[in-house]
Amino acid sequence: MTRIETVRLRPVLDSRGNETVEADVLTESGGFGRAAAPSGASTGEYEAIELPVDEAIAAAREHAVPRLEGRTFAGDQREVDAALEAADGTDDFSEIGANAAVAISMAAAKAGADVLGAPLYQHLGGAFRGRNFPIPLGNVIGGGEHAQDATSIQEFLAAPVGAPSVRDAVFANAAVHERVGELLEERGEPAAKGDEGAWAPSIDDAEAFELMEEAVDDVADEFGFDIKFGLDMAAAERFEDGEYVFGEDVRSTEEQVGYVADLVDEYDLAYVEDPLDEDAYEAFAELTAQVGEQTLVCGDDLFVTNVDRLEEGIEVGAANSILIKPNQIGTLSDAFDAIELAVESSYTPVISHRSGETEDTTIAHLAVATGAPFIKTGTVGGERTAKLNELIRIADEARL
Ligand SMILES: C=C(OP(=O)(O)O)C(=O)O
Ligand SMILES: [Mg+2]
Repeated sequence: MTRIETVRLRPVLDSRGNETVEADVLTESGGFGRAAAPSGASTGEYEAIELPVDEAIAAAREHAVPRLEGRTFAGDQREVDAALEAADGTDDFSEIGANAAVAISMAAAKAGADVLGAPLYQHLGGAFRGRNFPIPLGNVIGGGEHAQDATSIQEFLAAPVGAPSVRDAVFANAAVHERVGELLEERGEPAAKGDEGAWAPSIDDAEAFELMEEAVDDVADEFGFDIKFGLDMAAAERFEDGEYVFGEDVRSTEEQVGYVADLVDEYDLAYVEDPLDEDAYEAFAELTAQVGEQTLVCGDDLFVTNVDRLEEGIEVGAANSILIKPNQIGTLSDAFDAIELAVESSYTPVISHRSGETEDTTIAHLAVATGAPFIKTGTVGGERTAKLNELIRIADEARL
């Protein structure tokens, strides 16, 4: 019996040291689920609204909890998420906060899985899931909104596309991270780490490309499989008065399309996220027409896990991939809908963490549950390895 008996909400710490919402969901039969909301720094303009934590908790207690306790079944995710939407009454969760909504949505899913005695990925994805694992894209050099005085491009991501197992991929990414650290030391470039655990050296983007190329080649030789790399350019953060401003380089839209297409060719990039502004559907489409056969052109701030925005993109051929962040849209059901529409439309879904994270592992299960080919969840740092190690455990347990 998965009828929800109690929903508890509390502020807890996230990896940046900020408050975030944690939810506990208990069912009448003793099922239990706990989840915490992540939080972005380079947030898209069209994301669902994250409220200050105390406001989100107060509003969710007043409006959402009474619709859930004693009335909703944790095993029926659509019903839980519909109750959250009805309690909120807006189209962007500005009443109860997407942070409260997503924490409750994920905690309910875990409580449902607990009652069934099934792993979360199986509750969400069904008995036939657990055979395909996502390739982790690992942030190893970063700057942008995630670190001061570092690269202009937000993320340089290792992409171990030839890895024979998720465990090999996870360890390869960690090795690339380590190798970049060694190369920085050899060059006398002291480097702290950014919000996601990537190295955040005070170097320009061109030098970061050199380091990535050398590091992935070295680690590919050592591990014996193909490792490429990719980028999150988070270009909406760099779009000022119609121009793209990356450090000293200022480019028109046309120049930015050409620059990114050249990067894809020169470095054989596996992945390019948000290469253009969050409203630039047509420029995205132009770039995808040029390089869409060679690489994944992924919309994060462009689509914000939102089916309506994805539909607009599909119509014009804006991309061939979508980043999926459940807190951008507020519920697991809406995230699932975006993934399903993406897959139907031959867009590759990439399940993603946020720069502010907790030890929550829901996204690892979401990736396995939906058979997503990629997950972006960092390389090192406890809140990142929580997801990576969970993937390794799922791969192990799925075969017992
Ligand atoms: C993970 C990202 O960063 P944030 O959570 O700050 O949006 C991203 O932009 O893809
Ligand atoms: Mg992004």
